[in-house]
Amino acid sequence: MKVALQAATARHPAARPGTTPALRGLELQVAAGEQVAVIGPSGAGKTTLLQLLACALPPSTGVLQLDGQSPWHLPRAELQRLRGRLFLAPQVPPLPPRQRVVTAVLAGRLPAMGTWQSLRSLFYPVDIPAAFEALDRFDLADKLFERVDRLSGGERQRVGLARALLAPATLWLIDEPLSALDPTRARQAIDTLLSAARERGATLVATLHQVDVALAHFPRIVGLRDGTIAFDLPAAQVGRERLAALYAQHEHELNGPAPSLEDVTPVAPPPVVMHCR
Ligand SMILES: Nc1ncnc2c1ncn2[C@@H]1O[C@H](COP(=O)(O)OP(=O)(O)OP(=O)(O)O)[C@@H](O)[C@H]1O
Repeated sequence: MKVALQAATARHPAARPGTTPALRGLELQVAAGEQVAVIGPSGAGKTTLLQLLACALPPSTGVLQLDGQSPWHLPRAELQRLRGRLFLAPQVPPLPPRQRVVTAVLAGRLPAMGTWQSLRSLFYPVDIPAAFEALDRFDLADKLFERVDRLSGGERQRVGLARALLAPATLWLIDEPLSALDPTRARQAIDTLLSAARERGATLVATLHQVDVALAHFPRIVGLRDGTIAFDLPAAQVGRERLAALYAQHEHELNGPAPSLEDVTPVAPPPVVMHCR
């Protein structure tokens, strides 16, 4: 899917009146099948940009076009159909805790199903081999029948990503896919996402806090700061100076990834010592 933003501004409905919009005057063109990483300090507007592209938030001014259509001018039924071709993976995937992993992964297919078929699939997983294959690519095949609430944070995040492989989408919008993964899993997950998107010809826009991963894996990097595009360049042209300017006053975000949540064994609280007198 082709993406275009022209002079797009976006403001969250709950934003305080008088505050600066989360995104301002954005100009962005992404060709069908392209792979783009969006980087920038916390609060830059990365998640808002994905929400805008996912038609979850309308532009307050300016234009969004997906495959040449303005989604917000389409009749409701057509907008719904278009949304079925978009896959938005939030940073924390909304997985029902008591659901089996197989069902959670197959839910990626729901936009392609009718109401009856979707309801049925919640009780009788219809394509277990496809779920197995998607999970296997994220090294999670052994969790196929596990309950979601028995997974670690990193495993849940990878289940959320495995959904993309089953989604009938041509635009993948992935928000900080690596935030809960250790460095090895992070590289594996990003490789899987990039190659799966390429196999399907899907356009991929991912936000990333790990600048080194973005530069090493994505051909094109968009730097976002204070709701505007600071640069939009091939990865090879993003040098230290640009990164330093992008992350000025946020150097800690540039210099090291957040601590990993992957496979962290919860530390038992210290025993409560009661002193009786
Ligand atoms: N639901 C909301 N209601 C009001 N304002 C919001 C909402 N979500 C985000 N914002 C504001 O929009 C701006 C951009 O936020 P956004 O979440 O897009 O940034 P981000 O670059 O994804 O940050 P992070 O890296 O910390 O996730 C921030 O100023 C934020 O406070």
